[in-house]
Amino acid sequence: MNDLKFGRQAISLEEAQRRVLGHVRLQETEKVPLFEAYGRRLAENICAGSPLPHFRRSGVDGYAVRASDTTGASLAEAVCLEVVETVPCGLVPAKTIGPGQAARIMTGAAVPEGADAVVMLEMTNAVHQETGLGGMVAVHKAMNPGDNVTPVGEEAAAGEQLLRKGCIIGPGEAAVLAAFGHSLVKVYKRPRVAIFSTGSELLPVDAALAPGKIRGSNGYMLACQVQQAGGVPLLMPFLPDDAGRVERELLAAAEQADLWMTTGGVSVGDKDVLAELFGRWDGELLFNKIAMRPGSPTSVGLWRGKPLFALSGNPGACYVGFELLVRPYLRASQGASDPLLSGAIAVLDTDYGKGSAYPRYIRGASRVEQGTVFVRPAGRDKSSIMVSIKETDCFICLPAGGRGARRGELVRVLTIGD
Ligand SMILES: Nc1nc2c(c(=O)[nH]1)N[C@H]1C(S)=C(S)[C@@H](COP(=O)(O)OP(=O)(O)OC[C@H]3O[C@@H](n4cnc5c(N)ncnc54)[C@H](O)[C@@H]3O)O[C@H]1N2
Ligand code: MOO
Ligand SMILES: [Mg+2]
Repeated sequence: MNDLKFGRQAISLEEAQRRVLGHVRLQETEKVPLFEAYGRRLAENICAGSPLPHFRRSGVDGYAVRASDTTGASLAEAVCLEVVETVPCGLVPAKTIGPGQAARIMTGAAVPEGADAVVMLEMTNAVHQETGLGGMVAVHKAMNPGDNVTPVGEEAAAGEQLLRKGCIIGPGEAAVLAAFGHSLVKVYKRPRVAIFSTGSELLPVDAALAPGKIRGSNGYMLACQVQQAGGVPLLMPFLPDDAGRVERELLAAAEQADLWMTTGGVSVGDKDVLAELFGRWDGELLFNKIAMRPGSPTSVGLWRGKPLFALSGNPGACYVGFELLVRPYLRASQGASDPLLSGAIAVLDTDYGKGSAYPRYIRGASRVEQGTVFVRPAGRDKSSIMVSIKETDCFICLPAGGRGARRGELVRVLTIGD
């Protein structure tokens, strides 16, 4: 009844995500030094500028030989070859290996022309002679062509695409970028997110508790979530339950932020100021109710070309609202091709007795035992409960209706974090 009175039409989470992702504004790009690129999202595809490796490389310390010269060699029987030079790493071999010849070579050095295998040092004996240039080596192993030689392009052919636009730069990506000479990396600018906590009951962290008041915790929680998602949190001063003031402060922050996020004031209370603002603003409301628990009053709109995510004040609902809607938006705005949380199947580790008219996203804690993922609620699952968020690493998704789920049932889970 209330929902009709307040003009609220619940849509599915999938539809809400589709609407949010349909309005993503891709971030501008910037170039950053490779050393500072960790955790950023790449803004261009990276292809191999040359084959990797770009020269035939020895995989061991030993002797570069012609495999055909070593036929019949064994621990008991040696083949003696003339050593014509030594090839350390970083230098180019000067000689071509002819029949009956070998070159001393180090791991990672360029294999000389003519040689097609490298014998490990342990399978040889250097024979020092009074005469001759490099002496002789006794080889105790019969080699096949290609043994211990890394061919040109074994890891990557020239032109091969190695990194995709939108990927997160981690250790492996940084190594690829370094190997192909990208000292400056083109990445998406971090989205700046203005975080407003609304509620006249909110006290700053350093204030003493007072009757009816609480210390605002959502802003700090959201600031961490924004950073995890690659964004820059702008923690704005708390706002009182005054819709006019909220409107003014949001607009005043528009210049410095790529999107707004608010917490609190989205339900149907007398002082639910975001709901009031949506009733009289000049923005476009994408939705103001989602068929999900918690976070059903989560609302999203577009205002002056920017999205405004109005999350619930209840900490559990606020957390879920960020993960299911804001994180995908932030990922997509930094070029992610697959921005939604990834799903998996897990075994429920305990009975969960609460059915719901809406699909439920329960804060879950998972563990792996003998290759199977088990999951259980991270704590009591009330949207007002905050202390269980710290144990949460996934959401347990239960469909609408029914009586919850039983221990041992397979359930769908969504993994949190990038
Ligand atoms: N008559 C109805 N009442 C409620 C409904 C409804 O449909 N009809 N929905 C309930 C649901 S579901 C939720 S969720 C909450 C949503 O509330 P709001 O988003 O309007 O949030 P507030 O009313 O401002 O606060 C709720 C709760 O959270 C605390 N809070 C707020 N901000 C913070 C903060 N920054 N840090 C920590 N805690 C915060 C606040 O003190 C309240 O206790 O509405 C239900 N009611
Ligand atoms: O939907 Mo509210 O977020 O359940 O408590
Ligand atoms: Mg409220």
